[in-house]
Amino acid sequence: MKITKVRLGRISVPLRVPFKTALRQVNSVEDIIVEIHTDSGEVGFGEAPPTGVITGDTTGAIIGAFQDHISKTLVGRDVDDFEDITRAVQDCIVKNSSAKAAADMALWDLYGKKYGIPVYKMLGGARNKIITDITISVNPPEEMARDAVDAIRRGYDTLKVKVGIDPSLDVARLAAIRQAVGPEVRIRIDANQAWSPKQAVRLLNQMQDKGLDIELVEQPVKAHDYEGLKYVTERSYVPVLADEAVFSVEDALKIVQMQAADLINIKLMKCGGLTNALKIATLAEVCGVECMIGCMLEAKVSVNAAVHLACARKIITRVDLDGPVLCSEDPVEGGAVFNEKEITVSDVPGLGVTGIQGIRYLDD
Ligand SMILES: C[C@H](N)C(=O)N[C@@H](CCC(=O)O)C(=O)O
Ligand SMILES: [Mg+2]
Repeated sequence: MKITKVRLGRISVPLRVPFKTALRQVNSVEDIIVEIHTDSGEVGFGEAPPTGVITGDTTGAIIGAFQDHISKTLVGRDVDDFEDITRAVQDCIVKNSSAKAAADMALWDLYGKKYGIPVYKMLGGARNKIITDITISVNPPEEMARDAVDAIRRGYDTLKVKVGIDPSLDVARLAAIRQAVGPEVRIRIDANQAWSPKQAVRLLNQMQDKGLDIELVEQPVKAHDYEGLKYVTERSYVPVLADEAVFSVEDALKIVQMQAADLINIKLMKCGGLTNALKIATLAEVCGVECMIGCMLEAKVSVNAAVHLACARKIITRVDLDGPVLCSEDPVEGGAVFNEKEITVSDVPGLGVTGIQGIRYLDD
């Protein structure tokens, strides 16, 4: 199965409501779609979101990474040289983790198709269903409480609550949500780097003292501040999950060695795809560190690839794959079935995506 062509396109998918974090506000998913074509007629699908505030990847940079580096590296290669070509994708350009993730997942898709195996079975095959949380955007406390109640009505039992815009409101935000949804709902929070280490400890321990029962806090401090993250982990009653602090396998190793966080959030867009995500999951498993699998604001092509990893490995104990359910429509045919919180992986060979509606191809 030889690679003949790499085709790029764009999709736009409106969100149900604006997505707001301490880092950005967006109203739609605006992603790059990647198709890797082969001489057997099989096509591998990938997707890359331009999450500049987290990965540094912009739409233009993703397109440029393919046009100037990744596509040239792939065309003419045989999918059976799988280890070499997945390595070549990582080595042909530094950084650009979202473009690499899109290429890497499309290669896994083709490899699974070639051998007739769904990717989650190739990676471990632990289960075929997972349960995702849903994100509550950061807003005034009353609005967040209303959004939380709506999410519970939709059937979600775990909320990922964004905080960090005007941190003086953060305890009130969580108090309003807890009061509105009751004691049974699991609440995790994500500060997206907004707090200082001391502020984080103070706010988290206030939440603890008020009995708000927070499951975990995601990335309380700046991504680069490993000492600060460790400071919070050592002093907060709420477990700490490293998100923006962990892009690579090396980052994960450092976090584990420093005991800077209790948990690690794996995202394909930070680490460059399934190949490296699997390495992080294995490292975490060896060290006994549970993982979350997360996503950026992405449509179902790339989130579907993350579903395969989540279904493959039990060390992934928490799932934040709500990109598709935050969207008001789903242009993706095939792949995982999202029934609100319950996600069922596809048993079709490869990743299971069969087509995407509304692609605006760059070469048309
Ligand atoms: C969408 C997901 N629930 C999420 O919150 N992901 C990121 C932020 C992604 C983005 O800004 O696109 C996270 O920080 O966990
Ligand atoms: Mg996060």
